[in-house]
Amino acid sequence: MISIEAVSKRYPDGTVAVDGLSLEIPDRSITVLVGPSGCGKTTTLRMINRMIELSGGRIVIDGEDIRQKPVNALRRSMGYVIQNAGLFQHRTIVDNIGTVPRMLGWSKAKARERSMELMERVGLDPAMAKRYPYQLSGGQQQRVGVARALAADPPVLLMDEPFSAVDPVVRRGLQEELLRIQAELGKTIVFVTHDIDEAIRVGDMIAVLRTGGKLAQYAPPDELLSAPADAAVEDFLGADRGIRGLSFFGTEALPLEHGAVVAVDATPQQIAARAPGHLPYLLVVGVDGRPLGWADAGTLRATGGRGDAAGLLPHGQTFRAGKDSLRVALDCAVLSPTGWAVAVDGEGRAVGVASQETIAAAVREAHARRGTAPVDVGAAR
Ligand SMILES: Nc1ncnc2c1ncn2[C@@H]1O[C@H](COP(=O)(O)OP(=O)(O)OP(=O)(O)O)[C@@H](O)[C@H]1O
Repeated sequence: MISIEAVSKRYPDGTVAVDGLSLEIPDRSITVLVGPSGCGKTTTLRMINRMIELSGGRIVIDGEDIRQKPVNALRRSMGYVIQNAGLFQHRTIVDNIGTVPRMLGWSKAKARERSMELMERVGLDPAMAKRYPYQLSGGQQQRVGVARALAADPPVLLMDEPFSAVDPVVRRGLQEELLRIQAELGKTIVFVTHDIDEAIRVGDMIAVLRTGGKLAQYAPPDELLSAPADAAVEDFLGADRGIRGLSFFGTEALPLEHGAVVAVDATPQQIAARAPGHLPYLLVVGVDGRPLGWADAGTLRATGGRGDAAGLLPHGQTFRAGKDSLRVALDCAVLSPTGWAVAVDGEGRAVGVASQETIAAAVREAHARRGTAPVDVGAAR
């Protein structure tokens, strides 16, 4: 655990970058420092590896004050990733990644072996090993930056706006890659960003800082979205926080209407026996169980299954029951021509449908279960 205890930083010109900041950063998880430009995120991160010295307070890692440790040993226990990767331009990719192992005295062959293993881990084609950084895209260079930081297997990873310089699609890929690597390696990661969506996507815990280096709120992402501490945090979170918060609620408990799913070759009798009478539409599925489209329930009852998909309303996007979030399910329902979302299993077979009303009720129940009933901070202003 990294314990930041009443830490302050005043620069020689009098600027107070960080002011009495206290945070407990849990092991083997991703803690994000987020906040507007100039709020002291980078200063805080760099105080953890002593690239910047504290003016007040202390930082304790696993019970030991960082000032008691030799600075080289401290930095060796921490990988460091920065925006634009900061690679050595005159060194090949394999040599860039092997920088720290070589400094630690590893043989060339062993460092190279480790570099190749890490290239694979961060999703880089080993054929790129002999290239130079300028021969890689920005996203690939960032992957090299992550691999280099992991080379000596440090328990802690400090990441300062690591994905800010790449376009949104590449950025999303890098975020997913980071989460995948983290699930395998379980590092203690401190991640700086000014992008709240990135914070919500990658963070297990999020510290929102405000200008002057003060802590505004420290909470897991779902709690931040459902209960911002004050109006400033709410503004920083931006629009749609209620909808965004649904990403953290699963669909395991969402009640599905199973009887609304009707086989394409069903007889009127089979439909009457199976499909609840109150539904205006029924979902027609093929012999393989995959959805074909929505049919008017009255017509289908009278004529039996369609025999083919002609004349059916499109079934729209589907969600994986129990796997996707309530946000995905709600999105399916909102976009569906019938207002009902189609739930499928792992093989894409329809297992039931859910209305917007059912999903809204599930959202209320999920909030009640977690004790995170949405707070209207506007009312408290
Ligand atoms: N060496 C320095 N001397 C004086 N002031 C500094 C120095 N470095 C940073 N600052 C100031 O300290 C404050 C915090 O800077 P810091 O870089 O930590 O913010 P940040 O939240 O990381 O910002 P950004 O998101 O823009 O990178 C800012 O007001 C900045 O101008």
